[in-house]
Order: sequence, then structure tokens, then C-alpha cells
Amino acid sequence: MIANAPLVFALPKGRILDEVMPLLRQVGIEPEPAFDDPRSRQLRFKTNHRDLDLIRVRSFDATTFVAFGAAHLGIAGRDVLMEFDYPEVYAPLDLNVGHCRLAVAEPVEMTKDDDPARWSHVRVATKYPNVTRAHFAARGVQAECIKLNGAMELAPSLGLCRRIVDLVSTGATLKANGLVEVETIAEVTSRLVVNRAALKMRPVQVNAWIDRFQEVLDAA
Ligand SMILES: Nc1ncnc2c1ncn2[C@@H]1O[C@H](COP(=O)(O)OP(=O)(O)OP(=O)(O)O)[C@@H](O)[C@H]1O
Ligand SMILES: O=P(O)(O)OC[C@H]1O[C@H](OP(=O)(O)OP(=O)(O)O)[C@H](O)[C@@H]1O
Repeated sequence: MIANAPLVFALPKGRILDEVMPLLRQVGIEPEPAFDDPRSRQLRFKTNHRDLDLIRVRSFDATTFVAFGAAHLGIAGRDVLMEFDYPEVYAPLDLNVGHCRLAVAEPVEMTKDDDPARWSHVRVATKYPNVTRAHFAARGVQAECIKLNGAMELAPSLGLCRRIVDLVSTGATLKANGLVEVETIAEVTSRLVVNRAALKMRPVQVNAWIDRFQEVLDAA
């Protein structure tokens, strides 16, 4: 880490960005114009703060950039933080955006004869194999996970497996695919994340950003 280089802030692209940008602007961070240009292929952006650059990455990768110190700060869903569980990532603030939950779901027709308390082994399609295995292991159930990166809801009807673990917000995606939620694993919101080494090596700068986010959240 170069002491006087700009801090790098990892933003998740995709759906969360729409909720995060108003918050970022309230905090006083304004990216250079290319950030809002849909034709731009640029991935790193200067901001109105000389000592802060933004990078735009996949939502699953924001915490990885921060964990390895490639980014100093970032924003990540609690789902992603739980899945990776990086010791180098400190997640001090709940940003109160990206509300959803991580849940187990199965076809509606299975539920009338199915008792989750009697499961001993489950086969699950999910983007979250680590969280899923830990959730089931805690009550002695072995989970065999099939890793998918999206469209998990298709897996039961196509015979890949009978159950899925995925994010649920309105429940519309489950309903449209004939599935129902049978267990909630965790409530999810997005959090401000910080690399622990950056916090030690550049405490004034990093803490100033944490404090600024806290002020905006307190005022909301
Ligand atoms: N339905 C939802 N409602 C609210 N928040 C959600 C919802 N789905 C996902 N999220 C949050 O947004 C984050 C990103 O969502 P998701 O994994 O679907 O990525 P994406 O927007 O499709 O982007 P990517 O292309 O990187 O996969 C998740 O980690 C989660 O914290
Ligand atoms: O309960 P709902 O409000 O329907 O939201 C749940 C859906 O949202 C997320 O997918 P997303 O739309 O981000 O697409 P993805 O599968 O490409 O990640 C999640 O993976 C579910 O499929």
C-alpha cells in the first residue's frame, strides 16, 4: 500500500448500485462523468476528492478486492460477507440498503408432506455453498451444494435438485417459479466494509470516511 496514493473504494455494480449512489452522493462523493456514461468501459474513476477513487466491480467481488487490500473501502451485501468470511474485512456500518434475506425454498407441492426437522441430507442449488453447508451442519444435516451463479429458481423444475438457497426480497421470483420459502437463513442488508490493514496504516483518512457515512445514516 502506497501511503499517499488515493484510497480505492469498491462499489458493487448491478442492482445495489441504484440504491448506493444516492447514499454516496449524500456522503459527498461525486464520481467523474465517465461513471454515468453507459458507453464507457472504464472501471476505475476519479472523484471530487483527490484522495479517493472508485472502482466498479461484480457484487461478489467487492469484498474480495477489500480483503486483499486492492481496495481500502467498499460496499458488500451481508450475504457476500457471510459466504467469504474474510478475516481481513471489517464491516462497521449497516447502510440500510439492499434489504433481502437468504432463504431455503422448495416446490410448493413438496411442502405439504415435507418436515424440515426430519431432513438428514439435502441437495441444494445455490450461489452460497459455504453459508448453506454451515447452516445445515449446525443442526447435523449434510448439505450437498450445486454451485450456480443465477437463475437458481429453475433448478427444482428441471430436476437438478429439489431445494435452493437464494436471496428473497418480494418473493415474486419464487412465486413465479412455483417455489415457496421454507426456512430463513439470514436477514441481509449492505454494509460499508474496510480493509483492516488500511484502517491501521491510514487511520485518519479511513476513519474520516466511516464517520462521514455514520453522520449521513444518523441524519436519515
Ligand atoms: N431481490 C433483492 N432485493 C434486495 N437486495 C438484493 C436482492 N437480490 C440481491 N440483493 C443484494 O444485492 C447484491 C447483488 O445482487 P446479485 O447477486 O443479484 O447481483 P447482480 O445485481 O445480479 O450483479 P452481479 O452481476 O454482480 O451478479 C446481493 O449480494 C444482495 O446483497
Ligand atoms: O424476491 P424477489 O423480489 O423476486 O427477488 C429475488 C431475486 O433477486 C435476486 O436476483 P436478481 O434479480 O438480482 O438476478 P440474478 O439472478 O441475476 O442475480 C435473487 O437472486 C432472486 O432471484
